[in-house]
Amino acid sequence: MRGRFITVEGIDGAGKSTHLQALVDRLRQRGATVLATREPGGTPLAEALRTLVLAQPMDVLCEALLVFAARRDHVRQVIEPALARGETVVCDRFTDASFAYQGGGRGADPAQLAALEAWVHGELRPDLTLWFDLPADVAATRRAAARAPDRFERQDEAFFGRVRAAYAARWAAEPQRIARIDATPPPAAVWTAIARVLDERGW
Ligand SMILES: Nc1ncnc2c1ncn2[C@@H]1O[C@H](COP(=O)(O)OP(=O)(O)OP(=O)(O)O)[C@@H](O)[C@H]1O
Ligand SMILES: Cc1cn([C@H]2C[C@H](O)[C@@H](COP(=O)(O)O)O2)c(=O)[nH]c1=O
Repeated sequence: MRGRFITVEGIDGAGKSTHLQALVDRLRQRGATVLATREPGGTPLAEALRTLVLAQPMDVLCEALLVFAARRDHVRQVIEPALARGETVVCDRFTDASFAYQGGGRGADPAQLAALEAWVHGELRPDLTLWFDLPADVAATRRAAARAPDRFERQDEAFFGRVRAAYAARWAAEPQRIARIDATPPPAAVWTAIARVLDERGW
């Protein structure tokens, strides 16, 4: 049987990394073989592209082409084979991030992004996306306390406000696939919300 594809999304600093291991552990405890991976990245080529995208200045079309090139390699080499083996793939970001960051944040044409999506991964879509929703100002405060910023994390609050709005629009369009997790309360409460979403699905 084909495996499940779960993605996690949100603006930088929303708390994805904080909860990823617990998510993987819970799925394993329930019997799943879990492959945890990330985007951009997940293969040697895609990780090399990630380094470029996170560090080098470039225009938005170039950015979109590079994240989708990385995705192509990742889907073919890692994600599709794992799903075909019946494994659960947990991916830190996927194509929703391209619509949110390149589309919402930087103004890329959503029709062009949709064309790249169809070209690069056809019908493949996550079975579940956990969207960690946090206001841009709260995320900025958390990031400032946590680490040195990369090229995206140096963007201003207005940028992250647009990225968040683009995620919200995707959630409104696909509420069955995308579960909104309120990321403002303390981590224990955020985890309770995640566990509830998994419980609802019997995962
Ligand atoms: N619910 C929470 N309440 C307060 N602080 C939190 C919460 N969740 C995470 N943090 C803290 O916020 C910071 C950013 O969290 P984290 O690295 O998990 O975000 P992220 O969404 O993975 O970011 P990125 O996408 O940029 O990697 C960390 O210092 C983390 O400890
Ligand atoms: C998949 C994807 C990612 N991005 C951006 C979003 C983040 O700022 C970085 C990845 O950093 P993280 O700490 O690993 O979350 O890349 C993007 O702009 N477009 C994408 O498709």
